[in-house]
Amino acid sequence: MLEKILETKKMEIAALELPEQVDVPHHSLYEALRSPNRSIGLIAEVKKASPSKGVIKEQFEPVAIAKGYKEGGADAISVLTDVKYFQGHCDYLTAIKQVVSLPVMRKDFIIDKKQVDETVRIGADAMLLIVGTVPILELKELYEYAYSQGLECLVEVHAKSELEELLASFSPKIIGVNNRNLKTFETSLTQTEEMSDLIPDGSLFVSESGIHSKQDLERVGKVGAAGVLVGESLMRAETPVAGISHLFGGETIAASS
Ligand SMILES: O=C(O)c1ccccc1NCC(=O)[C@H](O)[C@H](O)COP(=O)(O)O
Repeated sequence: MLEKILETKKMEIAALELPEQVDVPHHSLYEALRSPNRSIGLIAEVKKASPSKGVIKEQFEPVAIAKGYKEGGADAISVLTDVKYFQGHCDYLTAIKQVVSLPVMRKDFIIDKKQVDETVRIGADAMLLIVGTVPILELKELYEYAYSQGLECLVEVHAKSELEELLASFSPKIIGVNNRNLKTFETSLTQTEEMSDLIPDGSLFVSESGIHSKQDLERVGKVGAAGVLVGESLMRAETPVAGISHLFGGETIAASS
């Protein structure tokens, strides 16, 4: 699946025309995860569809969903911008940035500097980089280029070998362990548990995918995750607020936030 997605990306990049720069206030993903509203940071994802589940939300209103995430106490928002496989769009991210005062991450398959420029122009605060999509030294260059442009990165791994390869090259400020196997699409929190010991003390650790309950949050929190990235279970909830409340088992927001 990843190969297929990357082939599509290469074609899109060849045809990419950069949009006008939007003027929006910025918020740090790193800082939001360092002082989360609850016991663990929540990056709540705006996700209409996925290759593994097809359409998740028929009545999809990205701005209303993001406003609901803010109301429910999410620390940050992730927006899928891939059109073909996730039915996302860059315009959704810009529209959300214009009205919701939370850090917003672009979740896409970013393999080229031109996409980093696009990510800056659409107003994102952060973007995803995935180990294995480009050679590790190119990933490092994209990471450094992104930070030089004021964009933070969540650097994602799917396997212990990828994490080792990453850390042999550089230590990102935010590392995500994705619990989804991209061949079978199955998710297992064992991924997070097995890789947690390798995450450097200086990096924030985010557990991604397949998180549905308070028990799941506790499981990944126990091995040091500072945050979680949750899409499907929130998108399938009656409302974003209800989804977050269910996820945290009624845990309230800290008084200081
Ligand atoms: O979600 C998929 O089916 C998928 C397939 C192939 C590559 C990536 C995919 N998902 C991207 C993500 O990492 C998730 O959207 C994100 O971590 C949230 O996961 P979930 O809470 O399980 O929706």
